[in-house]
Amino acid sequence: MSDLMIIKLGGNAATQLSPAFFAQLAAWHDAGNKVLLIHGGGPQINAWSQKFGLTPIKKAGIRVTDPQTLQVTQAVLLGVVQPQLCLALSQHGLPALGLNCTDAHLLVGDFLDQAIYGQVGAVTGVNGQALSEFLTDHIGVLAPLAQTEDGQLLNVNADMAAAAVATALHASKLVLLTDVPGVLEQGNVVAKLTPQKAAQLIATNVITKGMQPKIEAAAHTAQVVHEVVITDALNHAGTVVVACAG
Ligand SMILES: Nc1ncnc2c1ncn2[C@@H]1O[C@H](COP(=O)(O)OP(=O)(O)O)[C@@H](O)[C@H]1O
Ligand SMILES: CC(=O)N[C@@H](CCC(=O)OP(=O)(O)O)C(=O)O
Repeated sequence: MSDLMIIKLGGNAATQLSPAFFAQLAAWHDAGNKVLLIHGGGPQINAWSQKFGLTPIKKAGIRVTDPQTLQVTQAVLLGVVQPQLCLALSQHGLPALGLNCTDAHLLVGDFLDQAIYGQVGAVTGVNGQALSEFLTDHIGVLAPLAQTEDGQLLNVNADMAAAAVATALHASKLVLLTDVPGVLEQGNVVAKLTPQKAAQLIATNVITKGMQPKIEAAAHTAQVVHEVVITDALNHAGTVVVACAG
């Protein structure tokens, strides 16, 4: 889908969207592009887990998801974060459509490493035809969950979900919208991140926590998607992630 724009909204970013954000979505949509938002919700899942007496555990930026945590994750993503986003789009006159993996088997997945992470998956299949139809008239708002071939629900890191969809559907653009202006090195935004630079920044612990799966997902996607950007606003340059040094 050469006209597909995918914006991944981190849980923090999703709560602080500017008028310029909605104006840009409207401009893309009005120009005939397909626009898909894939939302996170990590901070919200943390907060609700704690309300239920569960201690959030993450390994390399990925949530360890036992059956109780999966229930909270599902409830928060589909019952809190997604409707808030859809309402915000509606308030700005945009035709939002909330989506999850069980709609037309949009996202199929497999366990990442059940012994380490529990009910966590990686996306192995995307129903591009159904998604394309959904996005003809709507701006999709998709949760980072997948279902296994035999119908088990999996929690998916939202950066990895967005990267998988962008790669599978050959999106023209993937923006990872987060709470920092890009990949930071000594307080400065790294304008262009090559795989070599990323490896160096990970090895020296400059890139840590949630930025680590984000970079890995972005670098993988950059092999297929022309424009992969990490930023805090659609009108900020941020960090452009490229597949090779050239
Ligand atoms: N080198 C880095 N540059 C910028 N942010 C970094 C870096 N290393 C770690 N981080 C952390 O990564 C966070 C963004 O990742 P994450 O919390 O997963 O965001 P999101 O919820 O948007 O996916 C930043 O807020 C910051 O704390
Ligand atoms: C497996 C896994 O880590 N899933 C993530 C899904 C949400 C997410 O990625 O949200 P952010 O983009 O706000 O971090 C989680 O449970 O937090």
